[in-house]
Amino acid sequence: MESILKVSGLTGGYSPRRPVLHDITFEVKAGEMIGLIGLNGAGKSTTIKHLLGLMKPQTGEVRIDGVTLEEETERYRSAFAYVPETPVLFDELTVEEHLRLTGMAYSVKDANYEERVEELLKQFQMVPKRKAFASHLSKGMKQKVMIMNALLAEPPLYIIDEPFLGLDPLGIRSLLERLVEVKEKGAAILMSSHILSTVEAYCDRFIVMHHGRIVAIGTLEDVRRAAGMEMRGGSLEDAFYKLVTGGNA
Ligand SMILES: Nc1ncnc2c1ncn2[C@@H]1O[C@H](COP(=O)(O)OP(=O)(O)OP(=O)(O)O)[C@@H](O)[C@H]1O
Repeated sequence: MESILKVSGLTGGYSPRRPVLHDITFEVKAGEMIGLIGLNGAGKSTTIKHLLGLMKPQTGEVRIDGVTLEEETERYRSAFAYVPETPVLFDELTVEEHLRLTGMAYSVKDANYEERVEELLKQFQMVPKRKAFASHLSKGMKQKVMIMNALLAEPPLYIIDEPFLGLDPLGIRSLLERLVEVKEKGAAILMSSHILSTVEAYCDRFIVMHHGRIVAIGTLEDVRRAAGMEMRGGSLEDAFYKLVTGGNA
């Protein structure tokens, strides 16, 4: 499968003298959902900021759709949609207007635009709120607008940061169902979350970060092996716990 996101030897951080990320290397292929997990401060958001182009690598590089941000800015940016942990919306625009804006930004074809908007509004229980201003939405509803925007764009890569916090159980289920759908159609998904049972159930592979380094990467079996527990089975959470505490916390 084709690699949509490729991070190679990425070292970076907020000050040149004290990098937060150390030699991060991983890829996300088309049709693959990868879970990015780690304790508070492990470096997940800093990694994501590098992917978004908000931070520049000190060494190493990030390629999306085969190009770096410097090589082809437009292509790089339009190849992904980002769903942040905290929704960022325009207070004075309605739900529908946000979707229309995304439709224009990502050149969603007019013929299927209306149909897809209707479907998304239904899937995320937002039909009654279609004309509501963003400032009048609940936190979870704002999160749903961000998610609908990303899904409407249908990019090759989804970068999703801790999406479950504000969502109700129906919203979580709708999101996971849609992610499985887009993945099956060939999208690549990188999702950071602390909800390890959901990450385990839905992701194909996992990246475990600790103190700015990748300490395990691969399937559940690979992560278990890295934690030294391959013979005994165990959940992602068991392996994670061993990896980040040595089993001693
Ligand atoms: N704006 C900043 N300036 C300086 N240091 C920062 C900044 N943001 C984060 N850091 C530091 O970078 C390290 C990694 O933080 P990061 O936000 O990437 O962690 P995280 O894995 O996303 O954690 P969480 O699960 O809490 O969101 C931490 O040591 C943190 O203190």
